[in-house]
Amino acid sequence: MDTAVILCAGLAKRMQGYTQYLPKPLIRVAGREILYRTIKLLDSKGISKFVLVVNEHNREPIENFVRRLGISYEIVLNEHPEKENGYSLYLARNHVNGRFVLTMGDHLYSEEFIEEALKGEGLIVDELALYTDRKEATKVLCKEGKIEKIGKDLKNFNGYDTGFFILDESVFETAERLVKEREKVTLSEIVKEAHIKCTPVSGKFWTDVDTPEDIERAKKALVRASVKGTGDGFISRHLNRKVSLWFSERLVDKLTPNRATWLTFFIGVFSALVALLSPALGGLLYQLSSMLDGIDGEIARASMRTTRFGGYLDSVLDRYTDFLFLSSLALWLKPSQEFLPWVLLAIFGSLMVSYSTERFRGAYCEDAYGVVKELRWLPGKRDERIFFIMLFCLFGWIKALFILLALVTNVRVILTLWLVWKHRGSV
Ligand SMILES: O=P(O)(O)O[C@H]1[C@@H](O)[C@@H](OP(=O)(O)O[C@@H]2[C@@H](O)[C@H](O)[C@@H](O)[C@H](O)[C@@H]2O)[C@H](O)[C@@H](O)[C@@H]1O
Ligand SMILES: Nc1ccn([C@@H]2O[C@H](COP(=O)(O)O)[C@@H](O)[C@H]2O)c(=O)n1
Ligand SMILES: [Mg+2]
Repeated sequence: MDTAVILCAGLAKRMQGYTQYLPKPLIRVAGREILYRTIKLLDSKGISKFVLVVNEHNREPIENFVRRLGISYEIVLNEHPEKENGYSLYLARNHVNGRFVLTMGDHLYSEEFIEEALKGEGLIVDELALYTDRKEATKVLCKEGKIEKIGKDLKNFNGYDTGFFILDESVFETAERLVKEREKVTLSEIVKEAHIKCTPVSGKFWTDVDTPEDIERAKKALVRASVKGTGDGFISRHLNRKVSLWFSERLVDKLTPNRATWLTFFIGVFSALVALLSPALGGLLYQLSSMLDGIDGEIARASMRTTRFGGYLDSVLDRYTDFLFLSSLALWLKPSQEFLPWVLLAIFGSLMVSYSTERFRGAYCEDAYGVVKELRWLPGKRDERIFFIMLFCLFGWIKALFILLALVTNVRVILTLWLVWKHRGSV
């Protein structure tokens, strides 16, 4: 299966204020156009040809947009969008061979949803519809794996129409018959009459974007789903991400990931300068910079703008922030010669925690936390270090802080070495 048909000929009557300038498939949600997300995700799963059914009003902007994506596409003009979306499917009949994906130009899907859906047959049905307006969604009654009933007003139903189908060209026989018989033909009528199968894919992110409220809800869901899978420490998981996500929801359409990285770096540098005069105040700012350091990755993942350079920049700048802050604390402390080794070990150890896990990626081309799962439970990740640095600064326990940091970070690195050695056969 290498072709996807995307229906974009709808008139978007309920998107007042938006579509007078922009066709609904080109509306940006969490930093990316709806159509971009669908095409890029399907492209990444092996779909190599896209058939876009458009209307005369949105044909030009959509074709100009898709042309820039560097994909193989065909445009099918629907001159009668008032004939409903079943007619749009019918018009695609000469553009597909064999099995094909059918989806809607105003629906958003997560990668996990698409991965599961592509394994299915017929209409992909969600029994939960956690992320969409269930009142507005099209309901489906499936019986013995086939569509028994489908419609917005069903009272007795066991799933929701996700707008995602895996079909074959036999569906066009039913489409052609209904188009000849009726003035208007909906997709629901075609799939019901064609006795299309149902495949359940439940609980994964997908949503229909019909109203401005849908855009806001989808943006929030996409940002919240953008938290990093592995690599976050305890403090990040239970405190910092709550703060960074609040900002990311509001900044995802306004700030690029790299600008967010530089912004949090400068806040970190500022915290180091303040620590020269007041470790307590500097520690609070350092923790703030740590909490905000999640924004760049969240924006990057939510808007499908992660880059290798961005990840590299984020990590390198974090090292400078950590070095500058601990050096400021040392300058404030004015340690004796005898205490200097603790200071040096604490700074070196903090940098080595990152080096020991990121060098793993360089050596094995794998994420250390994905392969050596025990690493996830070792204390000493950056979010945890910074939180405890803040606490010790607030209490003025600077010498104790350097001793604790020196011990925790270097013991963690030694344990990391041992764990990687233990797993050396499995990478
Ligand atoms: O010392 P570690 O923890 O290994 O340092 C890692 C850290 O710099 C990562 O930065 P990232 O932006 O991905 O992680 C944020 C933390 O820096 C913040 O402290 C935390 O509050 C926030 O939630 C994020 O977890 C780098 O990507 C890694 O390369 C680096 O090893
Ligand atoms: N400018 C950036 C910054 C980060 N990334 C990606 O995010 C990851 C870090 O995630 P956090 O939520 O912990 O900040 C980083 O490894 C990159 O994959 C990016 O692409 N661009
Ligand atoms: Mg970051």
